[in-house]
Amino acid sequence: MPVDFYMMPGSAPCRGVALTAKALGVPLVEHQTDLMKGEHMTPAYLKMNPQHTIPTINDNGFSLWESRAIQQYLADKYGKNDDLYPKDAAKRAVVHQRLYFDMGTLYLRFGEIYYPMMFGGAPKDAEKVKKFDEALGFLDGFLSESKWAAGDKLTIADHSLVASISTADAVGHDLSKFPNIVRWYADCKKTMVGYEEANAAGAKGFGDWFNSVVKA
Ligand SMILES: N[C@@H](CCC(=O)N[C@@H](CS)C(=O)NCC(=O)O)C(=O)O
Repeated sequence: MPVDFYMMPGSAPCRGVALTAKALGVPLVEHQTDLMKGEHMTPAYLKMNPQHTIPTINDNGFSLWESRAIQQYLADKYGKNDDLYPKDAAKRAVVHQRLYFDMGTLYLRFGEIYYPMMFGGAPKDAEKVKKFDEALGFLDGFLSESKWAAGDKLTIADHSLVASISTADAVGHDLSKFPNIVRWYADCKKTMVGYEEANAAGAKGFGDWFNSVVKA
């Protein structure tokens, strides 16, 4: 059942998928896809994913992209129980809320500060920092209510969110004002299966690259 996985280790959405796969024990066959070299724009890649994003998986001929959709698919298909992705409608809805929050608010606002700095040499925009800190405050509030992002069990929402938070950490964003995030982030590092290989190493690579580009 190995699943083909088109990825780059520094990419936060790829790391969310890698953490879910580790937790499920699903072996991924990694195909490093270098965006700088245009490896995501080849006819073969576009046939698999016309939107040309990483991560993309190919599971025995079935192609899928959008990291959180991939996480949901892997958990539904390969989960031995529903701990990581609960079947109960209300619990599942909270997992979805956190995943959409991560994609549409938290990581979006992170990108609005740091991507123009990396790719366009822009200065750090204080207004955008405020908006990202507001989103971090929302997450801190969620985590003041429960041990994990979507309740008392670790779920795929934690995998997605910790990929974002560790990326913010890697570029030196100050997380110390958010005590519940700090507590949860430490729990993620301690608890998540394969945290170092699936997430920490790639986040560090991203941070090193960010610092080399921004300080150059
Ligand atoms: N929301 C998407 C974002 C995917 C995404 O934008 N990935 C970036 C790399 S981190 C990418 O593939 N960029 C190349 C492109 O869009 O052509 C997900 O979570 O999978």
